[in-house]
Amino acid sequence: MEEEDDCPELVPIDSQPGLPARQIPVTIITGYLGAGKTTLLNYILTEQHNKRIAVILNEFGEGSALEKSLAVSQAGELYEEWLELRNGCLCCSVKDNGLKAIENLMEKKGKFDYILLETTGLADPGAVASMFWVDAELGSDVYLDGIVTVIDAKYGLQQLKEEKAEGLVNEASRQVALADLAIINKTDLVEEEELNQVRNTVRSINGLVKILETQRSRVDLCDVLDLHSFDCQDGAKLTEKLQLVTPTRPHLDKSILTATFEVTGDLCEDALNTFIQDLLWEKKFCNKAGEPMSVIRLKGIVSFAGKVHQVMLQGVHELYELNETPQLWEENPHTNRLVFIGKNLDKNILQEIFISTVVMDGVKKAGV
Ligand SMILES: Nc1nc2c(ncn2[C@@H]2O[C@H](COP(=O)(O)OP(=O)(O)OP(=O)(O)O)[C@@H](O)[C@H]2O)c(=O)[nH]1
Ligand SMILES: [Zn+2]
Repeated sequence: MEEEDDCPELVPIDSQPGLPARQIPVTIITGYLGAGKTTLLNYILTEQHNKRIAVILNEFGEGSALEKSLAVSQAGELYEEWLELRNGCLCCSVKDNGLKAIENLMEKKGKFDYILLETTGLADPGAVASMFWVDAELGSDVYLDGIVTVIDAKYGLQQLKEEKAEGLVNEASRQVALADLAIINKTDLVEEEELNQVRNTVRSINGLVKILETQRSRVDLCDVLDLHSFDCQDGAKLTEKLQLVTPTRPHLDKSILTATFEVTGDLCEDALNTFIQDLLWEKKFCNKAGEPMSVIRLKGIVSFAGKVHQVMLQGVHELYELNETPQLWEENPHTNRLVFIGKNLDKNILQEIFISTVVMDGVKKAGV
């Protein structure tokens, strides 16, 4: 560990010989303009914790300047690292350079225990999330722990219901769709009735998200940090959570909703890959009105023929991953549980295609 004058109480994190260097969790904090993201960051930084937290303020996705800075504050000091954005494709350049910048910083300033990344109000957290998620596999120093969105109790409803041209999803809804935790902040400014409406709307978009209500973004740190929302530790929790999900009804015709289904039987791995790729990449599946289904977030626990462990499915936008978990199948027959959050989703159509193309012959029986 490097010497740092201003951080005397650091917990050494690389000092255990023989153990691989620990990966550093990244929590992405999203939320509409003025919802309380910075208030949340400041609150986390001042709460008691033994972590050395680096805060990154993300300017990605704004304007077309060729260079963007990445501001990192740590122990009260602000560092800046420049990102070079090579061509027009912002998310590709962000993917390469954002991580590189973080790695450079850690080389210069010593390792962090935790990274909080505040995105700007209008940013699509999907691009930022994928940069940490994909690279985690490539032996990166950091991994995506969770996506938190802060919602303004007073203006949130209006922001979630805003209609965009050409049926585009508004930013606030997109942020809720991707979130693992939704913090409805500024509850001091609304009556119970208004708060109910915000809560119900958030729930109608994302049937899985954990919802907290706060003033001044005051949260229990263990509700925000170390969520492990994208790795196998989530697998066991997911099975429980999925059983509690109530299918949601859209608050607007075109809005995002959560569709879930359970199907028993073992799956063919290749067929599942094709199903997911047709859904995420080819946008081959349409609802009854002929509009293509569009998935923003995807999760599931599935059973592959011949595998004794549960396999976890995770997807963000066009990226997805299938990972075998340590969890053995206990129930028999095995129940595959899937959750889709997105637009134009028709649960029945999805389930029918899934059963007819992915479930192995002989056990094609739909569950609940
Ligand atoms: N009444 C009330 N005001 C709050 C609460 N939390 C934060 N605020 C205020 O709301 C304003 C915006 O808070 P920020 O934390 O800066 O919000 P932000 O999401 O970081 O804003 P941007 O970075 O501009 O998108 C500030 O003036 C805060 O003091 C709350 O619970 N109640
Ligand atoms: Zn802010």
